[in-house]
Amino acid sequence: MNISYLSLGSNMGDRFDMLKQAVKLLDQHPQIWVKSISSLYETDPVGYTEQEPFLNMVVCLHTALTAIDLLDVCQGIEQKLDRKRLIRWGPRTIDLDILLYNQETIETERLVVPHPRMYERDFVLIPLMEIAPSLKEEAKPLNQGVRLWKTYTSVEDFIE
Ligand SMILES: Nc1ncnc2c1ncn2[C@@H]1O[C@H](COP(=O)(O)OP(=O)(O)OP(=O)(O)O)[C@@H](O)[C@H]1O
Ligand SMILES: Nc1nc2c(c(=O)[nH]1)N=C(CO)CN2
Repeated sequence: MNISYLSLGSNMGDRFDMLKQAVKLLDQHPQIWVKSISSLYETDPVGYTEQEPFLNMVVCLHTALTAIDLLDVCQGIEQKLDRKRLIRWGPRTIDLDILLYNQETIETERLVVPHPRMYERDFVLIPLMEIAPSLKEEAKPLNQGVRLWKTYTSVEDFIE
């Protein structure tokens, strides 16, 4: 089985519901099992700063899918939840990024793993360290404004 970590973020519409729907859709996929979720964090926008704060989280999943097939599933969920690409790094109902896929390095036109900007983003590193403590050595948080928003005891508790 393959192990992957995804970053999820939302700053448009009902942010909480967007994250919940996205995790539900992942878990309902016949070849994806969401194993653990981080807390939810409210985070200051990084990159393009003239926008509302995000809610961010990280999930760990097991999957029988290849990394590129997992990307297709993530992009399908973005479409289903009405994601529009208007401004680079701009507001979005939902964003799903593949951070890690096993310990593989992938560099194709459509997919780069580990995610090339993950180590520059506290909205990724802080939730990731919560559920993958072994990555602590590599992660150096940068004080970008990440506030704990809500913690769940289990995946089921979150998506009920
Ligand atoms: N690890 C990855 N996870 C998700 N998308 C990726 C990854 N590597 C490359 N991509 C490609 O990046 C493209 C743009 O993705 P997206 O619009 O979500 O970027 P973004 O979230 O605005 O910015 P960033 O890539 O900095 O997070 C996608 O079409 C996808 O093919
Ligand atoms: N706080 C925060 N800032 C961002 C985010 C995000 O999810 N959270 N996503 C971006 C593009 O992936 C750009 N900037």
